[in-house]
Amino acid sequence: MLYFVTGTDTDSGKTLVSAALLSKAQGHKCGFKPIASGCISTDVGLRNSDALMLIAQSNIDLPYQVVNPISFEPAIAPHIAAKLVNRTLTAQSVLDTMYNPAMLEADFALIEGAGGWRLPFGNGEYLSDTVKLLQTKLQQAQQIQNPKKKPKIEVILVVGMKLGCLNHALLTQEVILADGLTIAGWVANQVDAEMAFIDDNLNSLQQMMQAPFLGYVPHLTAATAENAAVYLQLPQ
Ligand SMILES: Nc1ncnc2c1ncn2[C@@H]1O[C@H](COP(=O)(O)OP(=O)(O)OP(=O)(O)O)[C@@H](O)[C@H]1O
Ligand SMILES: C[C@H](N)[C@H](N)CCCCCC(=O)O
Ligand SMILES: [Mg+2]
Repeated sequence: MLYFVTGTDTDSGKTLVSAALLSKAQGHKCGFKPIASGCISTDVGLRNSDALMLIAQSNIDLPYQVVNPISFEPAIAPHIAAKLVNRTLTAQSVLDTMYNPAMLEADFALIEGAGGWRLPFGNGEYLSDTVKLLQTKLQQAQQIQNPKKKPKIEVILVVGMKLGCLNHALLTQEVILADGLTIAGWVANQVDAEMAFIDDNLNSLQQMMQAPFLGYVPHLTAATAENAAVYLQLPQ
């Protein structure tokens, strides 16, 4: 199964939750970070900590460029970073660049987004359009190869628990569903250690979210994949 991991915002915990889910998954597994802004320059090219964290939890050996094909040094909105190096991002070009057969061959694969669901490409398109194109591509491939198989990409939504997240979670849920994607599950991830009335906020979300609840990750002293994994279940 292939999942696209989105969040209510940048810094909502997509990487932590993605790495944790990968650490729990059985069989052949891999994670992808197609677009990364906020990379360091190394002897072997740009490297991004999200991509490296996903690689650390993957057991399919993929070249770095396959995991993270689009990388920008500044930690800014990707379409703005792209413009600085005379590049453009479109829904189709991002799909073409990121698509790899390992996404389908793995027992468990996930693609971490960048920012939130409506990450703009600056041309009227969004990263969510790439996910829609990928869904269509998978459906078409399956109709040819095995008409009985179901569409294979679903979304996991990470809610970064902090004041304001209720609105962000509901808006994100609403638009993912309106875009025709299925939400395989959502995670409440406490990014704000001090969030007041966390239980009440969690209860409110549990009543309003329409997808399966995959778990509540408290604010961790050491935010590692293994520590977060304890609190999560894999989507069914
Ligand atoms: N439950 C948590 N407890 C403690 N720290 C956390 C928790 N969740 C996330 N963090 C920390 O918050 C920061 C942002 O988390 P993370 O990198 O997973 O967010 P993201 O949604 O992937 O961000 P981006 O949009 O940059 O990809 C990281 O430093 C991470 O270690
Ligand atoms: C640099 C940061 N950590 C992410 N990689 C990019 C977040 C882009 C957010 C764009 C936006 O919606 O305003
Ligand atoms: Mg991340």
